[in-house]
Amino acid sequence: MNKEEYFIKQFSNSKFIGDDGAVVGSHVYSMDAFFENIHFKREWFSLKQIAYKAMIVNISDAIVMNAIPKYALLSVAIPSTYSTKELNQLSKGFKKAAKEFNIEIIGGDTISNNKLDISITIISKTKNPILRSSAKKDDLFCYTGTLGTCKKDLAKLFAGKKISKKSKFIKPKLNADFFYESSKYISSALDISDGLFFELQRVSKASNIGFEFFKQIHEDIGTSGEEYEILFSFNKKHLSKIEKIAKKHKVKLNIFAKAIKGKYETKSKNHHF
Ligand SMILES: Nc1ncnc2c1ncn2[C@@H]1O[C@H](COP(=O)(O)OP(=O)(O)OP(=O)(O)O)[C@@H](O)[C@H]1O
Ligand SMILES: Cc1ncc(C[n+]2csc(CCOP(=O)(O)O)c2C)c(N)n1
Ligand SMILES: [Mg+2]
Repeated sequence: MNKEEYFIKQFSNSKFIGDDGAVVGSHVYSMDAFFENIHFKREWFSLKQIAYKAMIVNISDAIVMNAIPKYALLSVAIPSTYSTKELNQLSKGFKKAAKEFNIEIIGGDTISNNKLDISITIISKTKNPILRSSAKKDDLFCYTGTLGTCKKDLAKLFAGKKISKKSKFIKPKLNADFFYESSKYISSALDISDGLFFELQRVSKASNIGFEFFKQIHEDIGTSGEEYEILFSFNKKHLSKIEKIAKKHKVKLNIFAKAIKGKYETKSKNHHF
């Protein structure tokens, strides 16, 4: 058990812990941190891009729970050297994402620090939450979009090279409309923040299943983090309905495995501890 797992375990007497968000009645509560030098370097992004991505990675957790995000609480640590122009750029990024997803920013906290650190709580509503723990044996496993570019772009940034401002690493693309419409056919879901292999380990643990892979997945695909694509499972009888919805929303589906009895563990390390 790594230090992250050990620490989270100290709170695991709460039945709400263990998914992308906590389902309490018809509400989902989720929070994610977006910290300077952990999630971004200041020179890689504009302030507007930082605030926007901080919101999007949080909204992603609500979407994969099949919840509609409604409210956000923003906790922001800001260097005291920032000018009012910079503060405006930052607030513009938060507001852009909030407007796009019809979210109201209802509060938060602001402190001064030597770096820019953002934590966001999202409050969402759902009638039918989709959990990580509800994948069933024989379900098909699928991820949306293309994986790998975020890892490549992160390596470029670390090497001092520039990347396109359209890169998913700068501006993740969420598949909300596809997912909400398909949700009645989906048995489990989570977003790909730490890389496909690591997320598969999470579903394996939560749903008590293993995987039979249809083809080998290259390391560069399976270990690309911060993709914010959706990893989900479904009973194969729903395949054509899901494919039709994906086509309508121009979402690429990669069906790559079947759930079997067993357990999946990845050798690749996640970046946390
Ligand atoms: N400090 C903490 N206190 C209480 N619960 C925590 C804490 N950190 C994480 N958890 C809970 O542990 C579970 C796993 O958290 P984790 O951050 O791995 O989720 P995630 O959203 O899938 O990951 P990511 O941060 O990559 O998006 C969640 O239910 C989360 O709410
Ligand atoms: C400066 C810097 N160093 C490393 C990375 C890579 N990185 C950070 S967090 C994360 C996974 C998701 O985060 P979390 O699990 O916290 O939601 C990844 C792949 C980065 N983006 N910036
Ligand atoms: Mg998550």
